[in-house]
Amino acid sequence: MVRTYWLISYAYFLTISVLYVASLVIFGSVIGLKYFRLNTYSIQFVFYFIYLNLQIALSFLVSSIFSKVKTVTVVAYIIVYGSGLLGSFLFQKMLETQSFPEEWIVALELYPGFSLYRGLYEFSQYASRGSGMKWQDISDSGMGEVLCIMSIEWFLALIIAFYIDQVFSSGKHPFFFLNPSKKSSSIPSKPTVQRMDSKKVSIDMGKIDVSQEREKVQQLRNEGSAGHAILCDNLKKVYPGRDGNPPKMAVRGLYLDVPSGECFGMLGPNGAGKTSFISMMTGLLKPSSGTALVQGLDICKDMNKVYTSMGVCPQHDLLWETLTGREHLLFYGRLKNFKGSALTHAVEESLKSVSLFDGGVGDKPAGNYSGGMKRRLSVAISLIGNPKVVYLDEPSTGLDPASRKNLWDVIQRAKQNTAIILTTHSMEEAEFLCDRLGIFVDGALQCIGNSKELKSRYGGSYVFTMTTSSEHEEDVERLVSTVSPNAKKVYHLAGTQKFELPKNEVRIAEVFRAVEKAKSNFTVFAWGLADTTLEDVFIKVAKSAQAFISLS
Ligand SMILES: Nc1ncnc2c1ncn2[C@@H]1O[C@H](COP(=O)(O)OP(=O)(O)OP(=O)(O)O)[C@@H](O)[C@H]1O
Repeated sequence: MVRTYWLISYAYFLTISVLYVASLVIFGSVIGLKYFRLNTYSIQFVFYFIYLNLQIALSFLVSSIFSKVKTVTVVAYIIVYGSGLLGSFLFQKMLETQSFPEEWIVALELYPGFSLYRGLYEFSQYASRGSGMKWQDISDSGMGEVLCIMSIEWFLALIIAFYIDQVFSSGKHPFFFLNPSKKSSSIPSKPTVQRMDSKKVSIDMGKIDVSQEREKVQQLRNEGSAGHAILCDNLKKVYPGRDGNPPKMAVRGLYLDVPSGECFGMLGPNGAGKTSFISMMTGLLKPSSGTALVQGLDICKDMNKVYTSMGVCPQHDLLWETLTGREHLLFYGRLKNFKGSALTHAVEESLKSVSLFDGGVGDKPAGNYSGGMKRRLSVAISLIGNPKVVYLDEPSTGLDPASRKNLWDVIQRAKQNTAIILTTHSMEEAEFLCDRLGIFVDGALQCIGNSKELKSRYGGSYVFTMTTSSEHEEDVERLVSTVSPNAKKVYHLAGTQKFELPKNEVRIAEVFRAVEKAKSNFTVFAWGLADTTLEDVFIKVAKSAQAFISLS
């Protein structure tokens, strides 16, 4: 899939560039410029064609260094204009100085900007002499060495770009070409990983559900779990320390089994490591150690095969501003091997499912979409082609309530034959969509189970809230202590008090009776009794994990 993307991009840029240069040559010839008319057209074609290929290959090579289009645009303009200025004020002088050593000229031509300048310079020299450059002039003119240098550089740039893509994007070993059998073995844990493991073990001891998940994964691994949708086996990610900071352990040995048909919700505070986990699963980051199997395929060895059955909705929309929603879906549909009427049908269904069909919205450029529309398109892209595993990183961020509900229905329908891992900060979304949930803090799962299990395990209390005038606050405290002697006050602001009442000592009927009695003694503005919410569980688990981590 990645290879297809690069091939399409390469062909696109080459076609555009060739058309541009061809128009320039045709236009120049039509208006009678000797520069274009006198030099043999086939030499011009070969020269421009090789240079354009070199330029595209170099762009692919340096694209991994830049992450922002604006930065690369500015840098590219500076390089192009800088090379032009240096060429005319410096390089041309050297070419015209007879005593300047030829080897130095060749060395300077290794820089593609100067080899382009040399070729153009030679064309202009031959044109001004009135003869124009012919094939027999190639070796005398310096054009021969320019063509040689550019061809070799084009070839090298392609190989290096391919190597970088294989090592950094596809997670292969840096020396994968030397020993194919070991090309993708996972990297052994670094000392820092080992050191931090002891801490993890101590945290894990109290988490029976997390330990059970680990045992399940280990058992499935021993049995040879080819059929399981997602199986994470001791997956770790450590970011190297920078600027004097110690290494950051973003994911500390995750064990997780997500079968097909399940939506697993990964909850966690900011910086817990959810995105790092998804980035490893989607091949954007290489695990520091451990691995995961997707449909039995190892993400460290077979990521290219994993891509064919995977859908991703990243946290930040990755869309082309100039392509329409339909074109995006056609593109990704083709990558998933959809063709002809099946592709058209899948795209239409997809647009309808995320409400981008009516009114021709799907045929407008994505650059004109609102944030919510872009988000819906990203989710549609992740689901097109019925992938076997889907990762949704905060899919409903920025959506209005109606669109969010619509999106939830789409995700629920997609769940039938798919394993979904979803990260979210919305407890409502997690409860609605997820069959199982895990709360992730500081790179480790703190608990795992369905929302009912988590509530009964971590939320053994009711929440009682009452609002009165300030002078009756003590009366409220007395009322609460009569119905629940071990009640704990958790919140107090301007007459509004909130208490946690242990479930094992509270009878709901008694609470109602006590409140009715209290109402006859003082004015109660508002009151309420609620079961623990998932949000309470989340806050409790996250707080206690963070307290434990800071203590240890
Ligand atoms: N490239 C990086 N280099 C160093 N540290 C990083 C890098 N990327 C992330 N981190 C750190 O790793 C930790 C986990 O980050 P991550 O983005 O995975 O968290 P998250 O749970 O997705 O957060 P959020 O909910 O805010 O998206 C954070 O402490 C973050 O600062």
